Amino acid sequence: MEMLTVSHIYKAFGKKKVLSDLSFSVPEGSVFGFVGQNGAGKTTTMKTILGLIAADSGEICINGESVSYGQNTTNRYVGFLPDVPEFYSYMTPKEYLDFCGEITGMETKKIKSRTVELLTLVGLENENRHIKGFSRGMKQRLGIAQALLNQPKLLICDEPTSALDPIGRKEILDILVSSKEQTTVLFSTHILSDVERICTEVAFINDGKIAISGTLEKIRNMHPAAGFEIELEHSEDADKLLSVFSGGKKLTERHLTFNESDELKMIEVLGFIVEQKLSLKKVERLETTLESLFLEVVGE
Ligand SMILES: Nc1ncnc2c1ncn2[C@@H]1O[C@H](COP(=O)(O)OP(=O)(O)OP(=O)(O)O)[C@@H](O)[C@H]1O
Repeated sequence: MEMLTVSHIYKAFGKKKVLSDLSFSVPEGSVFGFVGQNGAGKTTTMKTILGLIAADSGEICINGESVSYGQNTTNRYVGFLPDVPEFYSYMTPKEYLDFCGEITGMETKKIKSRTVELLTLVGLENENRHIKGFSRGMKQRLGIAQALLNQPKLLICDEPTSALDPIGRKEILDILVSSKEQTTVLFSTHILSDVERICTEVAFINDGKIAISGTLEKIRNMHPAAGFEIELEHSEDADKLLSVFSGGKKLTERHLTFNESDELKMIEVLGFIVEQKLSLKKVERLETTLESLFLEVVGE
């Protein structure tokens, strides 16, 4: 079942068209990476899903219910972490989650148990300082705990790792993977290695619409191996290979790359190396990375 479907959304701000026939769907239980360059329309899409921005046309459904602008009924299924979450900084994490539980009408017993469970999930269970002393990463972690408090079916995070160092990023990614046990996860990002690390599904937004989407496996299979690299001991041998085989390029004097996905070509080149007794240092098949695909999509 689809937890979220975004169908043919158009949105312009004045004359600026931001979303143009945007469609994608997020299956229940997935960790979905919504990828796009700065200004591609990721935040606009998320705010439209939350009913905070009115689409010009199109439809969005969360858990089978239609989202309408200004009405927040579908948000009972959603937990949201904005790119820069705001907190009452004089509170401790526990006080903050208790407060959030109270204002959303949760039972006291439930607040207690969820607070313990979630602070443990995000590694803040022993943190009794006020939020004002927190690092960005700690604030993001607390933001995820707050977003999960009401047991949402869908957790939406807007660029949760963008401003963090590698350790902070890893912590957030680990938490998102753990959250998968209790909710479907949709997060926006422009960091492709984060997507490769944890996502089961991905969609690339470009020019206001989805350029590629699907499971990581499907996307990789659509774009198989991208070629191979060969490193030789001697630069004359590299020149010899280039003069015999077309499609090669020099990376350095002794290091060549062939942008061929045809495996026979690699075997032919290796056969030639053996036959001519050239000294081979290294050979490596190049896989299509999300980064190379993304650059292809955005025309770089
Ligand atoms: N309220 C608004 N009025 C006018 N233009 C807007 C408004 N909100 C967003 N935009 C424009 O829409 C485009 C998409 O913005 P959006 O914030 O959705 O992109 P994004 O993909 O989230 O980018 P970033 O990664 O930089 O946050 C940008 O050109 C932005 O300037």
